[in-house]
Amino acid sequence: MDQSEQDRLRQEVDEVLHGQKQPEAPTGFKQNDYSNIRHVIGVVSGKGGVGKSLVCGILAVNLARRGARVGILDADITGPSIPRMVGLAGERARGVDELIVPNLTKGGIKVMSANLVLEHETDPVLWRGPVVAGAIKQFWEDCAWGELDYLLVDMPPGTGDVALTVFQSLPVDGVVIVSSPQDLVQMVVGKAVNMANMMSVPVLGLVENMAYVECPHCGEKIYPYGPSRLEETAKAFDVEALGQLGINPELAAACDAGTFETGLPEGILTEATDVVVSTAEFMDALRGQSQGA
Ligand SMILES: Nc1ncnc2c1ncn2[C@@H]1O[C@H](COP(=O)(O)OP(=O)(O)OP(=O)(O)O)[C@@H](O)[C@H]1O
Repeated sequence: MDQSEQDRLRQEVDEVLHGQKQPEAPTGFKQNDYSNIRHVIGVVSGKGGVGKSLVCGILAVNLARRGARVGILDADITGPSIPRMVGLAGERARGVDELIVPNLTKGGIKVMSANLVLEHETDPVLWRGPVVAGAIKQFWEDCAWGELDYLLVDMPPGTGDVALTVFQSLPVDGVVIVSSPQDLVQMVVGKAVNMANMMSVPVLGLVENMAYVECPHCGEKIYPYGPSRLEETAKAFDVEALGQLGINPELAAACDAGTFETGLPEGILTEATDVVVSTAEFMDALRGQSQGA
């Protein structure tokens, strides 16, 4: 690199670091002619392993049971857990011409995930950020989703560059944030809220997972991590509290067995599902207005 190139590069870095110039954002992913997706809802968490995929699955099943056409884009490329959960373990996605066709669950939910394109479910995905983001782009642009009322996106965990790219590139109507009781104490959830705010994506609310254990004999709820901080944290970040999930061994077993979709009891995360639906209705009304204007 000669001196003038070095100077130019230094100047560019200076401009970015001093806020005079914003780093270039990735351009939005484009929808293909074989997809008509009305609403994209992201499910995010401040860090991994808090039950983001589980909440994504619950919302998808609840919406499908209400008669909506639902898809799940598993953007958790390096830790995909959706296919096994919904009984698609070992299945492969089909390709037709240049397009990938999502797999269908028994209940009619369309799913696209890295696990449906890897040769073996246990193959590790040793890809760097840009390659992972490229895979997500393919799941959006090269997938024939058909008509969908909701595409739920199981976002990459945390607030790293891949999560950021997805936020910037997909037309996300809103996100549901999932947290563990410890996240609420440590304010990890604040990172997810702030990321959404910085990306101008509405936060639909906060779900606390694994908040309690229910005694199988008397039904009493025991809070092993102390009293819930859900309401307090939601208030602190000015978002809605959308409900709690207890540690539920039957649900975990159903996820492992792939019977989650049929086995999910009614009445779980009803409020969160209601908020997704009302957000979609609100967005429809807004878009209807702007189309008519
Ligand atoms: N409320 C719960 N009760 C019992 N098991 C749970 C509960 N929530 C999550 N689990 C189990 O914990 C494990 C991790 O959950 P999940 O895959 O949903 O987390 P995640 O946040 O998506 O993780 P990552 O983003 O790191 O992939 C799974 O085996 C899941 O079945």
